[in-house]
Amino acid sequence: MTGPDEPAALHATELGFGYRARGDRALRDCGFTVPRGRITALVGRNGAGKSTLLHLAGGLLRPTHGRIRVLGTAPDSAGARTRVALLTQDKPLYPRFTVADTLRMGGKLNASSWDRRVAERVVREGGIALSARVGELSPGRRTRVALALALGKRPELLLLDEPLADLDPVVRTEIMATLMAEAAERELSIVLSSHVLPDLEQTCDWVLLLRAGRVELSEDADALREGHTLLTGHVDEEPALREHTVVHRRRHGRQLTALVRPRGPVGGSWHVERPPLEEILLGHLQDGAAPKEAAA
Ligand SMILES: Nc1ncnc2c1ncn2[C@@H]1O[C@H](COP(=O)(O)OP(=O)(O)OP(=O)(O)O)[C@@H](O)[C@H]1O
Repeated sequence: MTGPDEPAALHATELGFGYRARGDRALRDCGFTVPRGRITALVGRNGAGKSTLLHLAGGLLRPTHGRIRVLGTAPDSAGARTRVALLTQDKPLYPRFTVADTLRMGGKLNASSWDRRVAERVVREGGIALSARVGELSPGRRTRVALALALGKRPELLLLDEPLADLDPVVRTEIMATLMAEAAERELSIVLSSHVLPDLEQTCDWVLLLRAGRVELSEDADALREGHTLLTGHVDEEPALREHTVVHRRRHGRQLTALVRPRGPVGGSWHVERPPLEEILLGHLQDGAAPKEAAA
């Protein structure tokens, strides 16, 4: 885990970014710290700014406001380039290369840190032949090859932009297990954006939640679980909720279910449950107005 003086995996202050084509900003006033050694779930609705944030952390974009540091250094510094790996959604791979050619290229591009055994193991665990041509692999298998390239670089920080989106549930589980094993073996920090909330429940121990370009949560996952309560009761009990922070509420007839952050003991005759992380994230994502694009 992170020592008190060790630089954070990610640290942002007043971070903002606007694409030229857009009048408003994709990210604004983002201030957060993600400690090292964590597996972080980066969540948010479509268009919330997750990819933009990962591209800034990976040095592919530069902030238009504020700043972001990765492992204590600027994302476009030479140090960050060797210590940070970013796997983007488009997973740029040469379709005509074989898997072996692709890994050889990874070795040449990352000569100082390349670990061929790790890269080949990740490929082999997916049942992919080194002689297979990348362009002929299924999208899920291409994802695995891209992940092998990223892990073979032996990064200290791995940034993954929706790596699981095109994978079947079995492969998703396998890839998460590979990531967890790598993270446990050598203090790898991972930031993983995903819409598949159940996958995050068992794997992630930090949550970074974006809403419409702003950071709504940057918190330890267990602290989030302990800090939220799911209440079910009669709608007449609703006034008692005023003393607490209600993240989300829904009614079924006369029954009210509310996800709350209690500010003290919860009075009344509520049925009280400790919600799973998935429910907490869903509550925060549902709360408030829909993102602009969804509303449009
Ligand atoms: N290249 C671009 N040019 C202009 N606007 C862009 C560009 N890429 C993203 N945006 C806009 O920036 C905002 C944030 O987009 P981003 O892709 O970072 O969100 P996201 O949370 O990753 O979304 P999703 O879950 O759909 O992948 C959106 O409003 C999007 O339309």
